[in-house]
Amino acid sequence: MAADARISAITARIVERSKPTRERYLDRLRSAATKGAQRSVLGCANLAHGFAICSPTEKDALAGDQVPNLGIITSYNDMLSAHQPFETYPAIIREAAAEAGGIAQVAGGVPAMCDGVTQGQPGMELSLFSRDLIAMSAAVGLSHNMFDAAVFLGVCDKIVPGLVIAALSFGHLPAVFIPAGPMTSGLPNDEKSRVRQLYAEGKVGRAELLEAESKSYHGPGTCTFYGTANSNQMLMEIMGFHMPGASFVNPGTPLREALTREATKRALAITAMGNEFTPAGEMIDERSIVNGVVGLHATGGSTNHTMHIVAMARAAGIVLTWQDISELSDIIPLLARVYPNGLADVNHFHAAGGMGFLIKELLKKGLLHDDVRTVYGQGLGSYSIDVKLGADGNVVREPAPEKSHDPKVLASIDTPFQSNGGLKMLRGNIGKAVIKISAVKPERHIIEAPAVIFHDQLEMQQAFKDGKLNRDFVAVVRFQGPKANGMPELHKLTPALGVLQDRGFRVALLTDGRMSGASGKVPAAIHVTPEAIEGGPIARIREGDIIRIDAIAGTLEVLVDAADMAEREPVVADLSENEFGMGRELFVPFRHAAGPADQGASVLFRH
Ligand SMILES: O=C(O)[C@H](O)[C@@H](O)[C@H](O)[C@H](O)COP(=O)(O)O
Ligand code: SF4
Repeated sequence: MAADARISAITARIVERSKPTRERYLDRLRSAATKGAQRSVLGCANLAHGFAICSPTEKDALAGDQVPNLGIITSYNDMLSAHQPFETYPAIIREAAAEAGGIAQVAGGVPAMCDGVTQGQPGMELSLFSRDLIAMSAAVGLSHNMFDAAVFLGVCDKIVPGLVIAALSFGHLPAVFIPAGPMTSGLPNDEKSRVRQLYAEGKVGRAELLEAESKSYHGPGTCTFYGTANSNQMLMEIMGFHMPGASFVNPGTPLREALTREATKRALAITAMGNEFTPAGEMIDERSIVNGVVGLHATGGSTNHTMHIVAMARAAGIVLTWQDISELSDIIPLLARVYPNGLADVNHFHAAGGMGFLIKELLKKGLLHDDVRTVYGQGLGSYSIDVKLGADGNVVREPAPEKSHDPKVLASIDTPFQSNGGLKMLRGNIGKAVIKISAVKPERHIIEAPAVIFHDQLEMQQAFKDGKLNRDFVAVVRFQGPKANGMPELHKLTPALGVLQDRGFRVALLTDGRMSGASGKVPAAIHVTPEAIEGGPIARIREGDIIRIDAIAGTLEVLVDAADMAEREPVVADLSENEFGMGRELFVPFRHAAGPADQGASVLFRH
């Protein structure tokens, strides 16, 4: 089925806008691709170094140009529960590659930050920059040029976006993303948040809080809320970087391992040495990017992707704007209710029919481009499946269920949870911003209240503890943008704002910083651009100014006369505390080079 005319029109507009950069990108990609083995361009010494630790058989195979070599980029560490399972993947991948007559080598590792560990801590000020650092680190591994395809082992927030930027920068190579899967369900996310609010009110102590948190985050795998990490898995599947059905199978299960082995063999099958050559930079085009944005809206995905997907697209020469994202939001219905957009977790989503059902439903109405290339072959329709383990221990795919197994978690296209998508763009005399409406009750989609100004999230938390915030207000937390302090997530403000909202106050957050993909219930206009340190209007707002956030009209305003605003000098903040400590002194170049949030907040690209 052809895509809906409105979707096609937005895609055509992106194609037109991207022509100059996309054509240059494809020219470079095609000149980098080789007909035979990539390593054939290396000299003997280069090659000898490249396979020095291989077995004699592997050396013979690599010395000739007949056997494809697979580069593994891994983001394994023990800090991210989601990445810990990757410790054993290289051995599995090497074995599967050998079974397929290929070879696999770890090309390199990349850093991976757990935003849960650094949330509310100084380390969070490195988080956004780590995305581009991950892309650069993966490039170091792939620059050995020993490889005919690459597999990328990553799950969480900045890691998958960084790896996609790298995969597209090496777009002459096929790229397959191999996930580790979600943690099994523990303490429900809403119960965890309830205990946090009790702690914020001083009604329970650290022991009770730690017990609740530990029951929620309890083992290997991705945290089960629908934050940035699980939005990444959805994106990798709907954009065709995953094998169909790979996203939400738990780690340590036979099906998980079978999917890893299958992905390895598929990566070796789509190199330039076979007859299904699928270079990543040709596979991913404007339709794949639009499909990714559609998936974000249909599932209530993370606000962080209003930056990450813009940066990922740009890595392939594709210029995606917030206007594109906003217009798609008006077309795409919300089909999933996974925390913070509901009470379910990603295991429930998968059990209800998961990605296969979601893709089937969206394709039914032409709300996805079906005519796309994927690592699995041509057409997104082949992702409308349910994945199981066959009797022989291999992956079996059956058609996705006709009906959702849990309509309260995963709706059909005819009975969506809301007629528009989870993410909305805001514009007005404060600049541009993003708001996640899928997690906010309709009666709070418009907030008009006096500004209370903070230059640090700890200041707001202290004001709450001191009982100074029991009223209607908009917390203006500024100097949190990329150039100021690395644009940290301010998710630690959620419990206090949640308590005040539950007490009946009309509250909202306005910031040039970010929130977690797991942030929800409180209306938050985030990623305000231009940021305060650049003298944006947010730096001209004064205590008591009336702020109006209207997620229905898509407006963001300070209700002050334009002439008065123009006369105001933007305030300046003392950011000396943010320049040192926890490695922040090493990221000065990143703070200086970072672009605006609506262009991906990247040090690598601008529109
Ligand atoms: O964007 C995201 O999804 C978040 O960065 C997420 O990865 C982070 O870990 C949250 O902080 C977890 O939520 P809690 O902090 O509520 O545990
Ligand atoms: S989802 Fe967030 S908290 Fe969980 S492992 Fe990934 S980065 Fe850490």
